[in-house]
Amino acid sequence: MAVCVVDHPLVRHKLGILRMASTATHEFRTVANELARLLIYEATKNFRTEKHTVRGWAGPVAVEAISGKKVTVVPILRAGLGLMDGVLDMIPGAKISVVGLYRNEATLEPVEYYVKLAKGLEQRLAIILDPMLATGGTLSAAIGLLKAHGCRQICSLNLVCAPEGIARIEAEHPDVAIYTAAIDERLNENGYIIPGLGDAGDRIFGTK
Ligand SMILES: O=P(O)(O)OC[C@H]1O[C@H](OP(=O)(O)OP(=O)(O)O)[C@H](O)[C@@H]1O
Ligand SMILES: O=c1cc[nH]c(=O)[nH]1
Ligand SMILES: [Mg+2]
Repeated sequence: MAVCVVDHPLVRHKLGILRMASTATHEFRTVANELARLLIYEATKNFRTEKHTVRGWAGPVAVEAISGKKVTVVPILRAGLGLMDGVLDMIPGAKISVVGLYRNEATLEPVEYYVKLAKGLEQRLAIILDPMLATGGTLSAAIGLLKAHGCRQICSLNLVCAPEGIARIEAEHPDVAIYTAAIDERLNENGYIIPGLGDAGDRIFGTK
């Protein structure tokens, strides 16, 4: 499985802002979307382009256009919505597939509560969005759901990952690439990433 830690000064700087406990909701939202733009830039690096000629201001000019890539972005409710606008800024034509999963606080198991997927998943690259990959239970469940609906190309954008979550996805879904800003130290006894960001959903939605 490919895990890509997007190592760039802008990524490290913006992640530092999210890590600060004093960062307020509106700034957290803004910076999370900025990071999503930087991660999607890397995640789309291997998209193929086709050359063609257009009429430019000084006559015909050779240009390139992305060739026939069908994409669905898959925000995992709630926190994944906090990355969606940034990704759609870069891929405005993407269809949106919404997956509602929350993690049971006692068992840490994912609980599904809403699913609405784009049509034609067999032909689409699915880009899953969730700021946090902790135990990996939620991401594994989302990938399993997409595969059960015929999706064969899947990657995941996660701002922060725990080594435990990466190991789980590696074992259960080795075909899925992960693009992240950081792999942190560990999970604590409540399944939160250390140092992490805290509860990303609460920080994005202001529900702390
Ligand atoms: O890797 P895991 O151990 O499964 O944990 C990660 C999940 O937990 C958080 O969601 P949460 O359950 O807090 O839901 P929310 O987005 O509604 O806050 C986070 O956004 C992930 O979806
Ligand atoms: O650290 C964590 C783990 C799961 N969910 C979060 O929002 N943060
Ligand atoms: Mg949450």
